[in-house]
Amino acid sequence: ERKNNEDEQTPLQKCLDYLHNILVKKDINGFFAYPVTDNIAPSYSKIILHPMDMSTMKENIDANQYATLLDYKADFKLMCDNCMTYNHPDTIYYKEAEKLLKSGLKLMSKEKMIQLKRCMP
Ligand SMILES: COc1ccc(C(=O)NC2CCC2)cc1-c1cc(C(C)=O)n2cccnc12
Repeated sequence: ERKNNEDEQTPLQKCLDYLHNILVKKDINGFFAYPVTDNIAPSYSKIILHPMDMSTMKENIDANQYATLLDYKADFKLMCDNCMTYNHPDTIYYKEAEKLLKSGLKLMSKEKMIQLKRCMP
């Protein structure tokens, strides 16, 4: 049967989905799963001018908005940095962001990204 082309993922999208699924699992409390709203975080939209969250990153993957692995990594880092800007170091959110960032940067280290690139046609 005719393949519906827009559903087929590019090799890059497949790689990004692989990384994304690992990172989503690390966010056990779901603090990074959806956009932070002003009602759960007072004045959030005034303090954080470029919000980012995992659901938005997934939409970007599916819409093929990331040209490279590094573009995805930049949004991941933005998400963690926003959290460590808005929340004080002694909060659960800041601590989770630190932990998530550390393991995310290991997962998307230079050498790991080179290896991933190798398995992209
Ligand atoms: C999608 O964002 C969230 C979703 C759920 C929760 C949540 O379950 N919070 C409960 C744990 C103590 C209240 C928190 C958040 C949350 C993320 C964040 C971030 C990422 O800064 N945040 C900051 C202040 C207050 N709440 C939050």
